[in-house]
Amino acid sequence: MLLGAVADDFTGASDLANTLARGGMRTVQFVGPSQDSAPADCEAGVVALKTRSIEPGEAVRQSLAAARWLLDQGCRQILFKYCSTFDSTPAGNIGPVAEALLDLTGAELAVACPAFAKTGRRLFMGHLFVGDRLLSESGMENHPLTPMTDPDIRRWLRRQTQGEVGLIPLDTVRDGPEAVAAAFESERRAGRRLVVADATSDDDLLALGKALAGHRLITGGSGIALGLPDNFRAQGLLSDRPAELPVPRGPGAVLCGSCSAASRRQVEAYLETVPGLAVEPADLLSGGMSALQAADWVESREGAAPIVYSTADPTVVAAAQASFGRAETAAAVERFFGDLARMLADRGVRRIAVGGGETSGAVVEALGLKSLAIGAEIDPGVPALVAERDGPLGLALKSGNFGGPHFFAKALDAIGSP
Ligand SMILES: Nc1ncnc2c1ncn2[C@@H]1O[C@H](COP(=O)(O)OP(=O)(O)OP(=O)(O)O)[C@@H](O)[C@H]1O
Ligand SMILES: O=C(O)[C@@H](O)C(=O)CO
Repeated sequence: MLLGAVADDFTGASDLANTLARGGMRTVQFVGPSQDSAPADCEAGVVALKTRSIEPGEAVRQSLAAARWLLDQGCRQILFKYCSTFDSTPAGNIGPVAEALLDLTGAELAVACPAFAKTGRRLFMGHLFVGDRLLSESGMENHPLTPMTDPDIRRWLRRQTQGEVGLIPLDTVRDGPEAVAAAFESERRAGRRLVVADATSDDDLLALGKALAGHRLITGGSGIALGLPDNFRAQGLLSDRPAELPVPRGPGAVLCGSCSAASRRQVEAYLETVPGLAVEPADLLSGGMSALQAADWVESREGAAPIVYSTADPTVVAAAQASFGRAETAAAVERFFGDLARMLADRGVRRIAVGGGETSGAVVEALGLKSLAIGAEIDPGVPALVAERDGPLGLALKSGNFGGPHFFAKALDAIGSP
């Protein structure tokens, strides 16, 4: 293994795995920190954790365990993947995990770049935009777990770190990889160990990627990985042989626990032609709705690839959180989707499209999957995935805000056939 990544959620892991696989690296998404040895032909390994919204000390512990395993597999470079909308709270977990990984890898400095131009996440003068809005006006300020209320990534990250945070502005990035390398060097001399780098286009990300060739640690969204495969290719280290994957065949279902604006539109579009079951946290907590009831409902909709969703508007989410607590509500919803996915797979569902990073983590963990092979790209940032669970099981793990309006129908087609 040449490149090892630690991802703070499951959809983020498959987003990064998608970029690396498209770049020609033989990539495997691993589930959780402790694994046996990786397959010999794996060139990039992405360990999917569910550390985005947990207590910072535990996030650090799990991230270090994953990074140690990756280093044991021979990785020359570690990438800490977080969200392109920098999902975190003033307490973490991006800063604490990045600083712990700096110490582990012995790196003197690491870039911090959430930009992902293809999905509209652009960084200018350290400020993050989603489309034409600042992060803090993009809808992310209403996120159920990590409301992003400050678009200045330097300031937000500094609240989470021990050390100062630097900046490589866009002008320097546009001056090319040598100028970027010189800027990193001057930040290093100034003692800044985490350096936010601007990028508004794939060309910027490629220039940054080239400048990062010798870095032990990189942190960012999947965009920062765009240029990394070429660094290994230039050293003659890639086999450039694409993997062949089995095709999952069988019934499908959609599970959506994401409440993002994009997911709300996608759920609405899917419901135009397919039956749906809306679940509410209050019913899950009171026992009025259970995973077993939902599994029976899905099974009774034969052949329809129905959708089960908790997706709701921000006001509805806020009301549920006010009544039952933010963590308690999320835990109930995630447990429900995990249990439901396991029951559906046990009953023969072979294609599952999931909306939301935390929801995807709950689903993949409940299914007991150990690793996921990376297939074709469905929409930017979302690949088709194939796991082994009594035969091939097709999955799509969609980040909250990714995908076009008809993502779910497209995903079920891409991850196998009925
Ligand atoms: N109706 C609801 N009320 C309150 N909380 C909900 C509701 N539906 C889902 N949730 C919780 O909100 C969180 C949504 O997070 P999730 O990561 O799944 O989606 P997302 O944040 O849109 O996606 P991503 O992290 O990929 O951007 C989950 O913890 C989920 O359990
Ligand atoms: O970077 C992104 O936006 C996604 O891969 C993600 O992490 C959302 O959960």
